[in-house]
Amino acid sequence: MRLCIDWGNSRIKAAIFQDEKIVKDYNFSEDEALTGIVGLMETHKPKAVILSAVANYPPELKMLLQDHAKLIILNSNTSLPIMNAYHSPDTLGADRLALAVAANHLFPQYDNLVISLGTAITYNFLPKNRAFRGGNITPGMEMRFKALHEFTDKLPLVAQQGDLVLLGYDTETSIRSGVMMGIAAEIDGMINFYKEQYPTLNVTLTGGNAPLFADKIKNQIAHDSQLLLKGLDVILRHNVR
Ligand SMILES: Nc1ncnc2c1ncn2[C@@H]1O[C@H](COP(=O)(O)OP(=O)(O)O)[C@@H](O)[C@H]1O
Ligand SMILES: CC(C)(COP(=O)(O)O)[C@@H](O)C(=O)NCCC(=O)O
Repeated sequence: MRLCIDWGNSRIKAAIFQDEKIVKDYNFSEDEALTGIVGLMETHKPKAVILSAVANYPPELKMLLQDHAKLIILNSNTSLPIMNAYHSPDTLGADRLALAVAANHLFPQYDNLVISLGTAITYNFLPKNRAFRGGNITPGMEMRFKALHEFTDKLPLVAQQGDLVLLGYDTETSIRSGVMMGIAAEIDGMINFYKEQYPTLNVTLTGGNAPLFADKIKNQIAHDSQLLLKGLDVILRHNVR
């Protein structure tokens, strides 16, 4: 049994892997995560654990994990099955590397673009020569709704749920459409920019908000909600043989 943990800025995701397959997955809020991980360590007793964190985690987490298993904390020094050509490897989000590893593992014959729709939206490009190049970082869906509310005097905080039409007919539907249709158009536009240079690009959509957008994208894409956790397991197996 192996445990992979993705400590994101909004949610903490974890999965137990056995024989290269996810046997159980978890999705915690920050408040639930430590207790949740204690519980799953006791239940599954993984021999090896990998942690990718782009947000601060409780210091006791590291102790808890390394006391019971071989622990890899993913960073720029971790041995990977891909190369890293990012100019600032020390400031690169570990989650972005794990996504690139997963895409290359699943689709090694392609230039891969992974689009992650989480707290932020990231575009992560790995050509088939396996040297991670970087991509783009832009505000995520909730951040866009919150920004319109917080940086204006009059705009309300609009929820994603509700009537979604291209032509907003009041303040609420105009904001929802601007944010949601805007993200969908942005994703297609970015894919098209990349495809001008890499015509056989393989695109995978992931992240907590991907289900909201997968059917709104005109380009052909794969949707894999577990891509990051799969990438972490590939890295863990690469390091613990
Ligand atoms: N079980 C869930 N509980 C709460 N939010 C969820 C859940 N599943 C998906 N989401 C959505 O996913 C978003 C977080 O996406 P995620 O990729 O986990 O972000 P991050 O990696 O930045 O923490 C939340 O903002 C929320 O809209
Ligand atoms: C861009 C991110 C905030 C995305 O995090 P997420 O939305 O998945 O929580 C994270 O990958 C990060 O902190 N990156 C550091 C900057 C960089 O990758 O260059």
